[in-house]
Amino acid sequence: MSPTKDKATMENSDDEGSIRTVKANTIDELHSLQRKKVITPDKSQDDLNTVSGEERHKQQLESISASLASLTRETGPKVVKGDPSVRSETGRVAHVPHQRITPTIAVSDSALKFTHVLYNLSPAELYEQAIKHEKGSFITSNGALATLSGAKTGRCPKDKRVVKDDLTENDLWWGKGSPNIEMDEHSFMVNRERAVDYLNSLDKVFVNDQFLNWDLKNRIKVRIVSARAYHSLFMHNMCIRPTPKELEDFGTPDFTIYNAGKFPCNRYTHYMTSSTSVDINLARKEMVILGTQYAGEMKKGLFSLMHYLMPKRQILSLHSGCNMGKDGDVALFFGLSGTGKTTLSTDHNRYLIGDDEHCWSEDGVSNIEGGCYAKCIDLSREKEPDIWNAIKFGTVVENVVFDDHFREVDYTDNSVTENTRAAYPIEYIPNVKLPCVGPHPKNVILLACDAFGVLPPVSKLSLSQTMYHFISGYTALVAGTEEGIKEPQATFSACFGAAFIMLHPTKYAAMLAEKMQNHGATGWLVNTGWSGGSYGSGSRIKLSYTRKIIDAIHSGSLLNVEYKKTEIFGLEIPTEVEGVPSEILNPENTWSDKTAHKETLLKLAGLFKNNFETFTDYKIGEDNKLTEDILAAGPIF
Ligand SMILES: Nc1ncnc2c1ncn2[C@@H]1O[C@H](COP(=O)(O)OP(=O)(O)O)[C@@H](O)[C@H]1O
Ligand SMILES: C=C(OP(=O)(O)O)C(=O)O
Ligand SMILES: [Ca+2]
Ligand SMILES: [Mn+2]
Repeated sequence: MSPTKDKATMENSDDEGSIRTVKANTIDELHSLQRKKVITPDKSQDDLNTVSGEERHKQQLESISASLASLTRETGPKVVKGDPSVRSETGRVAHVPHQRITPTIAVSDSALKFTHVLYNLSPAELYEQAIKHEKGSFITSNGALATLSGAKTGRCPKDKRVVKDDLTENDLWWGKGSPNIEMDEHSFMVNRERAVDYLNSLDKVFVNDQFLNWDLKNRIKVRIVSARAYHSLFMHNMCIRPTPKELEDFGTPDFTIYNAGKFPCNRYTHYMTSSTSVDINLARKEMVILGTQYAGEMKKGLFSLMHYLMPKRQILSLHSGCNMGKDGDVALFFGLSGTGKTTLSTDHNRYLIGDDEHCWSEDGVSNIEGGCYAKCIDLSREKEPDIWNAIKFGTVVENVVFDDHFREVDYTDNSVTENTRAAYPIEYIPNVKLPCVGPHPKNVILLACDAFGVLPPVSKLSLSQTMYHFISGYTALVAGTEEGIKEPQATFSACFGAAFIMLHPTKYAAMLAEKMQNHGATGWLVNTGWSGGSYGSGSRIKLSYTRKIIDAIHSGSLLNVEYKKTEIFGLEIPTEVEGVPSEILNPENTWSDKTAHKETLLKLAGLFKNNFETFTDYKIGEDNKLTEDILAAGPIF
């Protein structure tokens, strides 16, 4: 052997004529060579800390054990970290019974078993778990993990319950129009126990410890306990991922989700009207999910929590997308599902702060989440390249259809559902703004997908008009591609997110008005829906036109053009927008039947008026001036 040959060349050469053999005597030894141990992040610092690494590990397991404890049985399963099918040297930690409830049953079978905890697994590990153990999990040709969410392919707002107690009785919005359907503490505990017992009966559960909110001063620690790798990977992508160091120091979570997925609730339990229940208990800082595997329930459940916690700190929670220009100009995109928050906030010329959930504090805006949740139906590489490219290894694609051999996804196929989705970490979008925070917004864009085809593609709003449309929260969509649907369905959802707000809509509206006023933000109404007639005769406004309109808002050029006021809605519409045919800016021009246009316009105005009647008795702002202005900012006919 030549002495000049370095080690690397030696390793790769077999010019000695010898066949190289592995440095292992057994198969097990060989396998242990393949997988390197992960070094804990701050071993070197252990000496400086009072709590040793081992002690912290023990505390972590005790904390997880406490989360999984049955509250009615003295002894529940013991917790052990790791996959049950893999031999592990990790220490077993005895189950820690909860202190508050006096035990009645001393020993149960569940006390004799171990619950294996798969704690903050990596995407690769979760892929393996899903593919090995969960039916309907496949790797698609782009590297994403395809999953099925089961019988439920969307949220179940009618099955959402909130515990009404001394704390929430006066604080929350209850009754007509409110998303908060009450349940009592006892029924919550019945469901909690049902979920915990189900989870503990499994060989293994997934536990994610993660954060919400990029604003460090208002960060919330969440723990998600679930039965499926799909759920764990979904939340890994959607919440903020802790660094290894942050995970070591995680401590006790501020809020815990128990997701029992397919395991139903018991219909004999008071307040249950179906086999699905999504229950929030603010006092206990817990949420229980029974009878649905749709992962979006977790994401939006946490959003509801933030809609309670943040306003208490004078921070406004927003169902909006958010992005920022090169000069630091921030825009918010409000809108109901399918109106374009994700699509339009993902803009190749701007920095993405987030696609769906934000906070607006004294310091500016911050994203609540660590990922995006994009609709996939009819997704195209040409129209939405950034979202298309984000669908790769690590991304969860829900309920999509792919071919049996190459596993190529067909985004046009709605065989499972119209609501196909992709959940990916936000850094999969190339021009993400990290950390996901920004200065105070300059533009507040209200998106409506008006399938009646009478709202202008863009209008500039006064502050009171912005409030009127924010409180109304209008959109009209067509029900999927079903046959026989001729009439668009109008939806009004206060604050563009009535399903998630916890306090009365006027609380959020008053905060938005104050913030927009203080920071001089301009309001805009953008119709991403129909033009040239209602659904059936007209067509959806081209995405490329909407993007041009949004560009003109961002650049400020729309502030310097001529405006005309429309009749009935009193909306200020620009006479020209660069790159958009001027004739479409006034919807009336695009309808061949002018009488039909007028009738449809009046019809929509009537729907707005009816909807707003609920809010006429509420005061918004310090004096009644804003309230009166807002009432006058609606349609007049
Ligand atoms: N003019 C348009 N503006 C915005 N979105 C459009 C337009 N035309 C069609 N779309 C489609 O509508 C859907 C908007 O959905 P998405 O952005 O996910 O909404 P949200 O995030 O508000 O729920 C996307 O599938 C997008 O491709
Ligand atoms: C996930 C959701 O958000 P959106 O459709 O607004 O993107 C939802 O409403 O369930
Ligand atoms: Ca979205
Ligand atoms: Mn949304």
